[in-house]
Parts: sequence; C-alpha cells; structure tokens
Amino acid sequence: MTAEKKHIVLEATELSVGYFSKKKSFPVAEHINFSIHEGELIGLVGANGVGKSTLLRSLVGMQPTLSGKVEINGKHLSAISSLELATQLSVVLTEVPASKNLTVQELVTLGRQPYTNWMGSLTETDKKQIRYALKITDTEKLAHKKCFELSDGQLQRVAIARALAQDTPLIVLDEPTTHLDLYHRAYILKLLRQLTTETGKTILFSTHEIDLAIQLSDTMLIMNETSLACDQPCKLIEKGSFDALFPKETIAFDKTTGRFSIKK
Ligand SMILES: Nc1ncnc2c1ncn2[C@@H]1O[C@H](COP(=O)(O)OP(=O)(O)OP(=O)(O)O)[C@@H](O)[C@H]1O
Repeated sequence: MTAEKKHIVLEATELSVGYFSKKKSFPVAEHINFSIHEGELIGLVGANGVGKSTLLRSLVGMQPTLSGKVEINGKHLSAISSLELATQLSVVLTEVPASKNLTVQELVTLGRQPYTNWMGSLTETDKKQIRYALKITDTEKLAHKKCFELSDGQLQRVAIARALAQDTPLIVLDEPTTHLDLYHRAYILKLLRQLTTETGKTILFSTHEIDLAIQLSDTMLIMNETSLACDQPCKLIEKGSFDALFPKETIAFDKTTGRFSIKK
C-alpha cells in the first residue's frame, strides 16, 4: 500500500537568501530545497548566525529572496496578495511589536484584521477566536494591561496569541521560546504540537531548544553553513545530521538519547 501523500503547504526550490548592499548581493544560505506538509510541526535549528531568521523572513515575504522560488499552497509567493497571504499565514518574529502602547486585548484583536470589515467591527466569530487565543496562550489575565507593562516572556506569549487570533492554516514563528521560563517554554512547544495534531495547522518554528524540538517535531530542518537537511528527527539522527551542528570538541550529540552534552 502506498503512503498517503500529504498536501505540500510550503515549498522552497533552489532558494538563495541573504542581503543586498550597494547593488551587490550577500548570500547567507544557498541551494535551499525542502517542502513542508499539512498538519506538521517543523523545527528549524542551526547555530547562531547561520541564517534561520533570514530564511524565515524570506519564506514569509518579509524580505526579498536573492534567487529561487518559494511557493505557498502551490502558488508563487510573489503572486499572492498581502490580504490573501494574511488569511493563509501568520508570523511571530523576534522583533518587539511597534504598537507597545496598545493593550494586550487590542494587540490580539489586530490578528482579526484580515477578516473584519472596513469599520473593523468584530463579529461573534472574531470575538470567539480572540477569547480562544488569549485563553490557550495563558494571557487572559493580561488582557487589559498595556504591552509596554509586560515582561519579555509575557509579550512573547501575547505575540503568539495575536497569531492564533489570525487563525491561519500556516504559522511561522522565529524563536517562540526566547525569554520564556522552563514552564512556559514547555507549555508553548506543547501548545504548538497540540495545534498541529488537533486543528491540522502547519507550524514552522526556529529554536535553540534542539532536544525539545527533536522530541516534538514531525520534521526538522537542520541548517548549517553549507547545507540544509530536512527529514524526520529520527532519520536525521540516524544520518548523523546533528553531529555537524556544533564543534565536536565542545559539544557532542548522543544518538541514543537524542541529546547534546558538553564535553568535559
Ligand atoms: N539586516 C541585515 N543586513 C545584513 N546582514 C544581516 C542582516 N541581518 C542579519 N544579517 C547577517 O545574516 C547572517 C544570518 O543572520 P540570522 O539572524 O538570519 O541568523 P540566525 O541563524 O537567525 O541567528 P541566531 O540564532 O543568532 O538568531 C548573519 O551573519 C548576520 O550578521
């Protein structure tokens, strides 16, 4: 029997990402090829400065690609209007929201923008989705606080709530567990896992929590200076793909436990 072919939500083909300066391009990562499937939790890992944020921003159209192709649900990214994109894709980046003067309730409500009419009035569905987003991210009690009054960790959860209010089939998060304490780190990663299994959302997130990502992700992307590997965590472990992430003399990957340990 052939395995059921899952719908490809996002595909990168011969993608090159990086920066332009004085009309010259400075690639950060090249020849990137991978596809991610509906209902999967995908963890992107790699050392500091390897290009994870650059890649994520390029995949969601927040910075121009240098060459190659990004397709979302089979459609070239550049052919998708910003309104259409906002109903398909929500993004949580590491940058602090510009609108810190808003209350948490107001910021999360902004997530409903793609669906509200020109007056911005909320339907029962909008209100229900906002309540759900606040509840599931454990931010209900903060709803009436101004964003500038929040700790970094609280703000991080509010940013995730805004993305959940947007209720898109694809969510992309850049380091969603930064600033979070151990409990909220596990809580958020478990929540992302739960959202993929219970609601069929596809969630791509970058993280330095490699051990947790190995345990929770369906697929992992391992980015290093010369290549990007994409596969199930167990297959990547078998292939030794985690070994090349960090200098061996300092930190080693144990295939049997799926964890890194410091070499003494
Ligand atoms: N705006 C920019 N202009 C030029 N180069 C940049 C810019 N932003 C980042 N870079 C460079 O691109 C490379 C990749 O940076 P990026 O932030 O994507 O890495 P990262 O893997 O997300 O790192 P970290 O794990 O530390 O967050 C780095 O060498 C960085 O200096």
